[in-house]
Amino acid sequence: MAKFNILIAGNNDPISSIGIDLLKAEPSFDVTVNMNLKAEDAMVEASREAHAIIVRSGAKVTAKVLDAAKNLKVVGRAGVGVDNIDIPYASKRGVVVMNTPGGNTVSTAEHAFGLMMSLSRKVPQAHASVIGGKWERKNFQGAELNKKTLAVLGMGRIGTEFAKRAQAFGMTVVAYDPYLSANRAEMLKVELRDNLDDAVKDADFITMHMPLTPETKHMLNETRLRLCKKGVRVINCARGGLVDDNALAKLLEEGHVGGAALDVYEVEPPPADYALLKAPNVVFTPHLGASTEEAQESVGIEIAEQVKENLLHGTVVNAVNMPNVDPKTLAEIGPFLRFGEILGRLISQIAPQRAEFLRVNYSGNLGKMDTTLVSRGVLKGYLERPIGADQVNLINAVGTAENLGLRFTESRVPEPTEFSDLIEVEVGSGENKAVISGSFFGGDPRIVKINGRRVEATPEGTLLLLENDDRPGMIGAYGTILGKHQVNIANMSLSRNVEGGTALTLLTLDSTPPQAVIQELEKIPGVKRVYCMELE
Ligand SMILES: NC(=O)c1ccc[n+]([C@@H]2O[C@H](COP(=O)([O-])OP(=O)(O)OC[C@H]3O[C@@H](n4cnc5c(N)ncnc54)[C@H](O)[C@@H]3O)[C@@H](O)[C@H]2O)c1
Ligand SMILES: O=C(O)[C@H](O)COP(=O)(O)O
Repeated sequence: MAKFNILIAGNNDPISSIGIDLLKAEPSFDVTVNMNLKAEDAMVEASREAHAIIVRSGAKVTAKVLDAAKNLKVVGRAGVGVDNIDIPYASKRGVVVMNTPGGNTVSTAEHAFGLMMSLSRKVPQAHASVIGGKWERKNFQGAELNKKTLAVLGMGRIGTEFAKRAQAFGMTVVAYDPYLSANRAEMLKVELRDNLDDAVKDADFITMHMPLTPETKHMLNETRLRLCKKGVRVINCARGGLVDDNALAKLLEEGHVGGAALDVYEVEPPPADYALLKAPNVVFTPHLGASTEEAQESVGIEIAEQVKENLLHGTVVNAVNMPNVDPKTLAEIGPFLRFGEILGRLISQIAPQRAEFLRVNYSGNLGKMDTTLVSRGVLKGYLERPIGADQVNLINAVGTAENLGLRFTESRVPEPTEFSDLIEVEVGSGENKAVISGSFFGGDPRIVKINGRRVEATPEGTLLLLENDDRPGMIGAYGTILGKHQVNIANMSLSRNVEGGTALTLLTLDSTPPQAVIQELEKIPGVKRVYCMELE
């Protein structure tokens, strides 16, 4: 039985023991837990034998780690943010990266809401004062949330939960999220603003709930903070870097920003001389949004299940770098996926050089299915020869094609052609292209057309495609040469445009003829082209 090594890696940020136990119960898994992996070198050493690595936000899965972990198949993130994992490099290496969206939503929304309440009523400062033996009631006058305006930036899972709680507290909620539909905003009873400046300028409180991307970095910078009402309070429980921490510290000192509550920082942990640590009216927590028993149990179990199913059955759930494939879909598309790869491999051997496009067109039953992965299979099969079979996989195939300038598209129509299922692959540039079509006869794959000509061949062995003048004696000439070299013909399919025109002969061979035999075939008078196509 194949053994899989699973590394639960952390930097003092443990994963739920229920999740770990679930993995340990699987006889084919060898589970190692190491929570002292702050340094990259330590992470590299710990990862060498791993087939799967599971992390929270503390341990970093860098390119160096991904390179060292030669057996790695999957990285699981017990949580939402995947900014501690080098996703582009993982994709390049063919490693699936999965997270567990949703498992910590309520905990994080509650924490962010708690921070807003602590901020508005100065709870931490008042607490410290009482602990210090003081009774300074007049210093800690706060503000009600009732009737205040809240701007929620990022109305995804956590932003939505936050907004619901704010509405229950009598706040008016405006939202900014370029991906939120007007219908959804109406359903959530929030005022949707198209423009970020419009969303923040009248707000008494601003809360951030989106990922850190080049687009969202320093979304709240000095200019935008100055645009806000004097006394505005800012809550960030999403990602450090969404707010420019230095600008925030400056405006807090000036009193333009009335307060800030932060769970996340541009640098974590913030160094002792971090300007914000000395700013007035701030509430800090050390990235605790998801740190509840409930959230940890939920994301710990979810990621353990996802990684287990991936290693054992190839199931892909909540992947951030490839389409999801649940067991039902996998069972459904499995045969098409394998056939797609074969069609890709075949067409790579007859397509024009320096192709500019690869199109996969589905019709009939296949046109009704989610064939995203099948198309990736076609692309993988096509790229394997030029790129190297161990370099290209279902995860990096699209990126690899883009790098080569190969335009990859797919189309689907539910109406059947003369076949109930058809996959058609076209590769070329301009009008110069090759086309191979495949179908299924009683569940078995068949190549049914080549360059628009009807043929019929089972995709097995070696295929020899010959284009010749349609005239007597051609088949005999092929058979004689192949027979002389002990190459057995298993199957033959003939097709011609018109009598005496051009004919296509597709032979299935039991062995691959040497190059010298191909050259001999090419020399037969009337032969225009010979392609020897290997399936493996
Ligand atoms: N502090 C913590 O411990 C903690 C815990 C969980 C999640 N998080 C972080 O909170 C954030 C939100 O998590 P989620 O589960 O709600 O994610 P989500 O994907 O459900 O929501 C993110 C939302 O941000 C929106 N968005 C994307 N780009 C935007 C832009 N330029 N402007 C405005 N909105 C934009 C998206 O449309 C989406 O609706 C993530 O960054 C996650 O890592 C932090
Ligand atoms: O993105 C997340 O899920 C949060 O930042 C929580 O991270 P943690 O699980 O490492 O606390």
